[in-house]
Amino acid sequence: MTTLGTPLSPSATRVLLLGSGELGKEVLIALQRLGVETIAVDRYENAPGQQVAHHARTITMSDPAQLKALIEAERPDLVVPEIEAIATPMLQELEAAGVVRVIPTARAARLTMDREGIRRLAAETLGLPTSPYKFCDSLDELQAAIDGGIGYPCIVKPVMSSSGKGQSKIDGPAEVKKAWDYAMAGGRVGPGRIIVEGFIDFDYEITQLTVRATGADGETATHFCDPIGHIQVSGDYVESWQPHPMTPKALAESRRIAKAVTDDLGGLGLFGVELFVKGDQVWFSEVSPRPHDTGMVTMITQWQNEFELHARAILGLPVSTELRSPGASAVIYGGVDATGIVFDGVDEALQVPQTELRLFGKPESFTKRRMGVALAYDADVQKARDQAKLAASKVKPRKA
Ligand SMILES: Nc1ncnc2c1ncn2[C@@H]1O[C@H](COP(=O)(O)OP(=O)(O)OP(=O)(O)O)[C@@H](O)[C@H]1O
Ligand SMILES: NCC(=O)N[C@@H]1O[C@H](COP(=O)([O-])[O-])[C@@H](O)[C@H]1O
Ligand SMILES: [Mg+2]
Repeated sequence: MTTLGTPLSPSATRVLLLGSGELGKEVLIALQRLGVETIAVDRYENAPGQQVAHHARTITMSDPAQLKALIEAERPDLVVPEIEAIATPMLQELEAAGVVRVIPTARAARLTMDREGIRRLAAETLGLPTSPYKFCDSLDELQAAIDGGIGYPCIVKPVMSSSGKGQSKIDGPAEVKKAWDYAMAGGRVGPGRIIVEGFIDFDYEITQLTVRATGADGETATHFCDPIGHIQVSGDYVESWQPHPMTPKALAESRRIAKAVTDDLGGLGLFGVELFVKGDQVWFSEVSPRPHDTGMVTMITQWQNEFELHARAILGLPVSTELRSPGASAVIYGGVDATGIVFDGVDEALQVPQTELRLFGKPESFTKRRMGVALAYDADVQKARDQAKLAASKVKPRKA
């Protein structure tokens, strides 16, 4: 049985989010709607989620001492990681000591914190199909890995990075050093280690949102959302839509892979399983044990969006992954480097029929920082994609 309390009272159910960007903001809103008391943590002040939570805390989340001090001071019922770059060994320690419950589990947060833990689990332990790969600590090792079998083209990524930061494609020997240097400059935290992956020439890629939630019988059951198609530019998502049509075989294989990975990671919550598809063949790419950026489309396509699904699942509540309407999302980048920017054309964007907008409220804009997203629904997914892109293009961020 799930019992929820009253926020800001001794009976409160308290949830602490580690990371409070655009994805965390929506999880926090979903939790607020259930009367959960929320604590939004991020590395900088006035992060999007901090603007809607009961409490805001700013710390270096990759610093184990700061993380421990915060969790011991707050004593939340649940700790919900929202980004990768967290001192996850400390989360494991605190979970093992019974201080806190980590979503979905501290082990899952640790394994997915860098590309090595999750890739080795998927490919070597679970035997799932992935691109060929090697981990390297120097330019020489990278060259040797490519010459030793990875070949060209290939993709280099810092082991600890997300949203495509530090990622580049190598088409031939002349580009190896540039890719290494770019990865060294782009890693979020941590050592100079990279993964080099053979390039998969896929037909399309999807995110299979997968929810582990408690059923009426008290058992954990797995639920699948309709597949989300997306387009990535320089490793960062720019457009997504749902549902993406798939052959029955490719869909079944996607769900087999998603179930195998999420069963192993365990716990409760929503996962974004990233897959490459060519014909009926499916490769596992990576998984977020939390809502996924491409899944923002569910804010307009599902009765319960991915953030509500996560909030419900972690609280032990029932979920439904039912589609409400096909739809699409298109990203709005900052386009400028400035603080406190303004957005022109919001009215024109919303004049595009069947659209909605989310502006995240990030205090500082960078040219390639995601500042908002346009959403559109239509029975015809292609029409929804066009409308979402049109609405996004009408929003013009600029210096104030
Ligand atoms: N081996 C590969 N072959 C072909 N394309 C790839 C490969 N690896 C990555 N990509 C492309 O780059 C995109 C980003 O890669 P990946 O998901 O590993 O990066 P990321 O930084 O973790 O991104 P995010 O945090 O947004 O999920 C993929 O969605 C895909 O489009
Ligand atoms: N692909 C992962 C992803 O989209 N994560 C989302 O981006 C935020 C960081 O944004 P920022 O880099 O603009 O601060 C994170 O907090 C999360 O919401
Ligand atoms: Mg990814």
